[in-house]
Amino acid sequence: MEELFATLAAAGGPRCMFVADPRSGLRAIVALDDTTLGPAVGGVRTMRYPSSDAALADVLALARAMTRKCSLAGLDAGGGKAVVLLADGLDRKAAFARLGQVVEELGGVFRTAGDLGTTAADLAVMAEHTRHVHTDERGLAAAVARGLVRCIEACAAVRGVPLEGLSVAVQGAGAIGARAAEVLAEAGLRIVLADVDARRAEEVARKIPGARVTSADRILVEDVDIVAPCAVGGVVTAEVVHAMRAWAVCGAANNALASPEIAGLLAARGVLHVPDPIASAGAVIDGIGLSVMGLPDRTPLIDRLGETARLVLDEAKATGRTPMEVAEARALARIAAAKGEGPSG
Ligand SMILES: NC(=O)c1ccc[n+]([C@@H]2O[C@H](COP(=O)([O-])OP(=O)(O)OC[C@H]3O[C@@H](n4cnc5c(N)ncnc54)[C@H](O)[C@@H]3O)[C@@H](O)[C@H]2O)c1
Repeated sequence: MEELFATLAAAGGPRCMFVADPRSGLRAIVALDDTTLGPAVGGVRTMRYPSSDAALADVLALARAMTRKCSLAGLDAGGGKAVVLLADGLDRKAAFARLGQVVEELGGVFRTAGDLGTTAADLAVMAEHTRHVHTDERGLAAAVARGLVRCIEACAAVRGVPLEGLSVAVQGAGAIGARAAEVLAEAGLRIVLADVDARRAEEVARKIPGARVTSADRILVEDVDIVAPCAVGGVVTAEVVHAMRAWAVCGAANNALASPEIAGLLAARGVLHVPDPIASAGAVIDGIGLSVMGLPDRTPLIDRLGETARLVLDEAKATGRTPMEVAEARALARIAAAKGEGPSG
């Protein structure tokens, strides 16, 4: 228990709810990172974790990233996240029903949607028990893809090259990766795609003219202009940066960098990096823009992600800080201002 309190204190004081439901086998953690700007929002991740400590570390890091994402996007929302620890014998339907009840009991302070490993069927079950889950996965994926294109446009502008004809390596052919690949192809980019489930990558690539599939272990070091991690986090490691041939990293996977130091390695190699709290924010803008802020049209806020990416890349270049540091400072300045602690960033 002491260790748990120490972990939470080190993470800046998020609040956590641990759920163990013996009937369904559900083991889940809901983390609320910050609610200064509004309700804590973040998707449900369903994953087989090596340990419950690993699940806790993941949910805390993801909730923290959501706080930054919402702040940078100008949303009236803070950061949260839920993880479901996948295990043999889990009664999936009963487990997501229970999770839906828990989210409902939280009374709207936590708003959720899909994320890695959580299916449309899981979300549909949750929605039978809570009003605070967004189930339009296709709409959210389209919103992420739109924001990603704007951010890749910003990379091209900073590099001084036209968008059309650039090549992009998309890692992951799930809900987000598949839609991102389609939309990037429509914007005139050439697509290389990979997924650990090779059949899934082939299936998505078949629908995209000129798209090529490569192996999952080569995708980030392909000879392309841009790499777009759209699968799991922690994939951009020091080894990947050294072997990388792309001049930009801009993807929707949350926490794509394996550690904060990787941002410095990318900068040292001259690789442009759009932090994922900006590049992946389309979904949360779409969901929260409607349900919390009542915005009938969220596209202007999604399109603004491109301007934010450009500002962050320019400021990073001018100051010698990494784009991640610049983004973090901007996100925290808005929260501090809302708390009356300082000028708005
Ligand atoms: N769903 C959303 O609304 C949303 C919004 C913003 C960001 N994201 C982030 O986007 C990423 C993808 O989410 P999703 O909803 O598409 O998940 P998903 O479960 O639908 O798809 C993930 C895909 O990645 C593949 N994959 C896993 N590890 C891989 C690897 N090492 N290399 C290649 N492929 C791999 C899986 O086989 C799967 O096809 C996650 O990091 C998620 O946090 C999701």
